[in-house]
Amino acid sequence: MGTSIDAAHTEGTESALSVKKPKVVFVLGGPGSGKGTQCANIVEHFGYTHLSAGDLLRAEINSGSENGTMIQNMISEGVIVPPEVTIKLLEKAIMESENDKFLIDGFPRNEENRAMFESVTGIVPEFVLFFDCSEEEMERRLLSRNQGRVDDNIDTIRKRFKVFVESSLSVINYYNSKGRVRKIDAAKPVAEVFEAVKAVFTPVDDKAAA
Ligand SMILES: Nc1ncnc2c1ncn2[C@@H]1O[C@H](COP(=O)(O)OP(=O)(O)OP(=O)(O)O)[C@@H](O)[C@H]1O
Ligand SMILES: Nc1ccn([C@@H]2O[C@H](COP(=O)(O)O)[C@@H](O)[C@H]2O)c(=O)n1
Ligand SMILES: [Mg+2]
Repeated sequence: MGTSIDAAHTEGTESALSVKKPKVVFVLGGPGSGKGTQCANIVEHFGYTHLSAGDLLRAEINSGSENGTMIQNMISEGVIVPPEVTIKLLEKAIMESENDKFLIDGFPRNEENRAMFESVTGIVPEFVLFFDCSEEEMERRLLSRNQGRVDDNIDTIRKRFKVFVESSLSVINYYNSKGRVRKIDAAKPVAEVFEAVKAVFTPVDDKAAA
């Protein structure tokens, strides 16, 4: 019996993730809203493992994978890679980790991502951290990020904003209707945003004792 996602699709068997049952928080927000920056702080303070779907896809390109050229072209155009590719990378990263709690950053990016992840893994996120920020501020941040990303140019940034509005917001709305979204004002300075993030991650009991 296979336990990989490929096997789960073809044989109708359980994904390895549905056996491990990790605790998952989805971290969503527009391009440049500060997801990666805040995830680094959360890892340091709350012991999660950070998995950025975008970083996993970029690592897949650099690994010389047969999907590399397709992923590279899609990232350069700011469009969303087929869900089976991204989910397989997430599954592998989670299974290779000894941790049991994960921040999944930049996923699910559309309804297809969300539905396939839930049906294959059976995992429902604890909650969705949503970084809310204006396009004007996000554009300013991305144009000065200077990390050499092929998609940090004005043409692709505008395409990414369009994809976010047309495909990703519906995922946030879906989880909001289930009472699972924790919305953060991400337009503030990094330290202030993290204060709001901390309040979300600090257990209710700890807040009462503080
Ligand atoms: N609150 C903030 N105020 C000002 N600059 C910020 C803030 N948060 C992050 N930045 C800067 O903005 C840029 C984008 O941040 P980051 O990479 O964390 O965003 P992201 O949401 O992960 O973007 P992407 O979706 O493109 O991966 C970085 O250069 C980061 O240093
Ligand atoms: N679920 C996802 C996540 C990302 N992508 C592609 O990667 C690009 C960069 O993502 P970041 O989160 O690092 O900004 C994104 O624009 C997509 O092309 C994806 O396809 N699916
Ligand atoms: Mg990022």
